[in-house]
Parts: sequence; structure tokens; C-alpha cells
Amino acid sequence: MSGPIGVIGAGAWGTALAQVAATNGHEVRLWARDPALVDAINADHENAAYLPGIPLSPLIRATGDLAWVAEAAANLIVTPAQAMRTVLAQLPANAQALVVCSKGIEAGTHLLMSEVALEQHPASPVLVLSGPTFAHEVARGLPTAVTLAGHDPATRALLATAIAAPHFRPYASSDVIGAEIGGAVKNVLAIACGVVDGAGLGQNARAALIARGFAEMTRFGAAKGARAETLAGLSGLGDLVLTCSSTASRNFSLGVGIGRGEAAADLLTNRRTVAEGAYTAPVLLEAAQAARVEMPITAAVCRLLAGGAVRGVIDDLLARPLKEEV
Ligand SMILES: NC(=O)c1ccc[n+]([C@@H]2O[C@H](COP(=O)([O-])OP(=O)(O)OC[C@H]3O[C@@H](n4cnc5c(N)ncnc54)[C@H](O)[C@@H]3O)[C@@H](O)[C@H]2O)c1
Ligand SMILES: O=P(O)(O)OC[C@H](O)CO
Repeated sequence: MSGPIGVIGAGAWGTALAQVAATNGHEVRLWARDPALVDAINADHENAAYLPGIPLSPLIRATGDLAWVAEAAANLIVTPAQAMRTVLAQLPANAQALVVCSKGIEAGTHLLMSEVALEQHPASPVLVLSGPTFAHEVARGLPTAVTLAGHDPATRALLATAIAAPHFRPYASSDVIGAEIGGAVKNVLAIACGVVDGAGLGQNARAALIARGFAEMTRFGAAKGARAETLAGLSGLGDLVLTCSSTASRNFSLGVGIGRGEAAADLLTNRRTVAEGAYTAPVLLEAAQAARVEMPITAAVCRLLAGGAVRGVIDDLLARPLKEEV
């Protein structure tokens, strides 16, 4: 794929992906809604607000002109999930391949981000990029691998070649829904694991929670048509293990604060960067209930986010009737 690559959303992940694309020699058009951020990135070749300390490639040009970005051969969409529809609605109708890189489920509609993108741009090929990818590591050139899912083999091969770098290895998949469900659900489970850490419940509890969380992800995924092997791959289990194990995860860190007894509402009000799991959790629970899928850990996270007392929520989770593992 020749020509510029567009990146829509200049937070930590959009900026890191811009850096990956520039590594491959692509001119990158990086859209930010905030004019001050556009000016700062172009002046300093750094996104000090969201990805500090990483010198950015001169091939990256920040802009507020969405139409100019949309002329690119492919556009990586990296806004917070709940903002995606509004931003996509401003994109011209002739946009080429749209690669959804955000992780979440839309409130109200219960749609995954690729479904939102397809509703807004039915004529554009829509792909999903997801996996274990802390932005600050990817931007520093540390290695990882991701799932790149799309329905058309030729388009996903083209995109894989365009974004692959020695430290960034995309694995192609046709399971678009599966690739998205892993990323959306793991953010909620990472909050739960952070709570376990913050409340000092021990490493056994965290491992048990990861395993039972993965069971929830698998049940929900099956109900939505995801393939089990996708959920066991990079975008599911891979990302779940990453974010459930590190305070570098915003979702895990939010959970740590809740586990220590801080009010979820205060923690959310005081943060500038997005912890998607806090917005996904209630939507996921609604979607699971509509699909008659039991998700007790997700329900517990919802109670905690709504101000429930940590001890009581954990006691209730552990007091559920005994059951078969599978
Ligand atoms: N940071 C990571 O390591 C990482 C990795 C993989 C995926 N993701 C996903 O990528 C998405 C973006 O995360 P991030 O880390 O870049 O977020 P971030 O918190 O670093 O930045 C969010 C960006 O979105 C902008 N923004 C906020 N509200 C907006 C709106 N209404 N319209 C347009 N722009 C808006 C902010 O100005 C900021 O530039 C999330 O879904 C996240 O789960 C993040
Ligand atoms: O910091 P988090 O919790 O949003 O996680 C970032 C990425 O999704 C990790 O793959």
C-alpha cells in the first residue's frame, strides 16, 4: 500500500500507531480534535500530553482537518469508543479502508466499534486491529503482535503489510467480531483484577479471576458469534493477561484505586486519559443480559463503579452457588 496513512485520534495509542506507520516510511496524517495539541505535536515532534518522552518521526503531521486525513489510503480509527460515531459521522463518505483500533461497545446500541463504523460508512472496508499493546512500549519500538481482522483477505493482507514493522507483527484473521470482543471485555476484567490487587486479595485470587474472566469472555463471545480460537489469541487472552497484570494499564490502575477504597466516581472525574472499561462495563452487562449470558465478574465491576462497597461486592461474588467449571 502506497500513499499516506491517516490516524484519527491523537491520544497515546493513536500517536503510537502513527509512529509504527512512519517506521514503514509512510507519510502519516494524525488528526486531533484539540488545535492546541495539533500545534504542540507539529512544533515539538512529541505528544507530551498523551505520550510524553517519545520523539516522533518527522513523517508524522498532526492536523485538525479530517477531510485531508480521510484522503489517505487507510485510516486507523483510535478515538475513545463512545466518541467514535460522532467522529466517523464527520468523515467524508469516500474514505478508504477504516481500521478500528479502539476497544469498547457503544452505549445504547450495544454495537461493537466495527459495527458502528459500518453503519456510518457502509461502502468502506472495515477492519479491526487489537492485541496486547501498551502504547508507550509500541512507540518505543518494543516488540509485540496483534490481530488484524477483516472480511476481505486481499484488504487485510494489504493492511498487514502496510503496518507491519520489525517490532509490530500483525496476524491476519477473518473473525472481526471475535477480535473486538476480546479487547472490549478485557478492559472490564482488568478493572476487576486491579480491585483484587488494591484490596490485597493475593495473586491466587488474581489468577483465578483471570481464568473465570476468560470464561465470561468466551461465553459472551460465543453468544455473539466469535470464534473460540480468536478469544484464546492475541486480541483476547493475550490482551487479558497483559492488562490484568500491570499498573501500566489504565483500567487495572482504576481498579487498584477502587480496591483501596477510593470512590470510582472521583477516580474517573480526576483522570484525563480514558479507562474504557468503566464505560464498557454497564453496556457489556446490558448486552450480556439481553443475550442471556451470565457475567458475574462484569456485574461485580458494575456495582463497584456505581459506588458499591468493595468487601460486600467481593463477598457476594465468592458466595455464589458452587457450579461445574465448564
Ligand atoms: N493506550 C493504549 O495503550 C491503548 C492500546 C490499545 C488500544 N487502546 C484503545 O485506543 C482507544 C484510545 O485510547 P488512547 O490510549 O489513545 O486514549 P488517551 O486517553 O491517550 O487519549 C484519548 C484521545 O481522545 C481524544 N478525545 C477525547 N474525547 C474525544 C471526543 N469526544 N472526540 C474526539 N476525540 C476525543 C483526547 O483528546 C485524546 O487525544 C481506546 O479505545 C483504548 O482502549 C489504547
Ligand atoms: O491501559 P489500558 O488498560 O487501556 O490498556 C491498554 C491496551 O488496551 C493494552 O493492550
